[in-house]
Amino acid sequence: MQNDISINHLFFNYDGATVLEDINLQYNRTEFLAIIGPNGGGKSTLLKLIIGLLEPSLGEILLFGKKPLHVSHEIAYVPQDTIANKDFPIKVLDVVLMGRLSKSKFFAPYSKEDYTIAYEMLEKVGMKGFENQKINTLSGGQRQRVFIARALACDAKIIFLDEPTASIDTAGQMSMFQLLKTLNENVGIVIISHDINVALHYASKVAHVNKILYLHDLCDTQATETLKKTNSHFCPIELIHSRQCHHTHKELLC
Ligand SMILES: Nc1ncnc2c1ncn2[C@@H]1O[C@H](COP(=O)(O)OP(=O)(O)OP(=O)(O)O)[C@@H](O)[C@H]1O
Repeated sequence: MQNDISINHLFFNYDGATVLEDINLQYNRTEFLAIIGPNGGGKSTLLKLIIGLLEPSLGEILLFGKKPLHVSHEIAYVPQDTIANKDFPIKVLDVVLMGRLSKSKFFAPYSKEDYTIAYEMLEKVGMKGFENQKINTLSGGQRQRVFIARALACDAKIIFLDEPTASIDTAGQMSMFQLLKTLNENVGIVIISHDINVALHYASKVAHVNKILYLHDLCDTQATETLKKTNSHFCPIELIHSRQCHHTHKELLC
């Protein structure tokens, strides 16, 4: 069976500085994947590569068996909670309707179906009743829910979220992760998170992305265990948890 995301021997560098080295990862949309790791470890870079904003320096990334840019209409990206212009007077419903733009004819008015879907998605993310509220009057967590509704409205097969709980309090974080877990029954969820505990609790798969290491010749169990104990990382991406396995275990992907 073809994986929805297939990353094979991926290398990436910015101006000659290697950021990701020999990354391998297979993902299916039934999974809730959390990408974790230290600051500067390469998480955002990896996400940008997967969604086609960056090109691999070496190796390949396939989304639904194709180059990411060729299937960009089948995925959605929810950035961190940042509003470029907080005074921009756009209503919640209009934000969600934007998710329907690719489905509508250019400059054509939204259809009845577009409105029905937008209302439905707002209900799904727990934001029913906020349709006419200005986006800049919502809390960070509420805004993220609206952006998730927009992602759902465009019929994405996988939603990628960059730190969806960055500006949300602890209770809000739990409820956001629970929402994502529920949505994962119908759509793939890939998030970047800094909170390993929450990620481990809600995600079905956790990949740890770290800075580059040059230890490929140490591919034996003893060396791996030693590196784990010293809190170093043996390879740049490590699948450290998969709920689909019968036993929680650590499995290296390199
Ligand atoms: N546009 C860029 N040009 C050059 N170097 C970059 C660029 N973007 C990121 N980097 C570098 O690439 C490395 C990985 O950055 P990246 O943003 O992917 O890390 P991250 O794991 O997402 O970090 P954080 O948790 O702090 O957001 C860092 O060393 C960073 O300085």
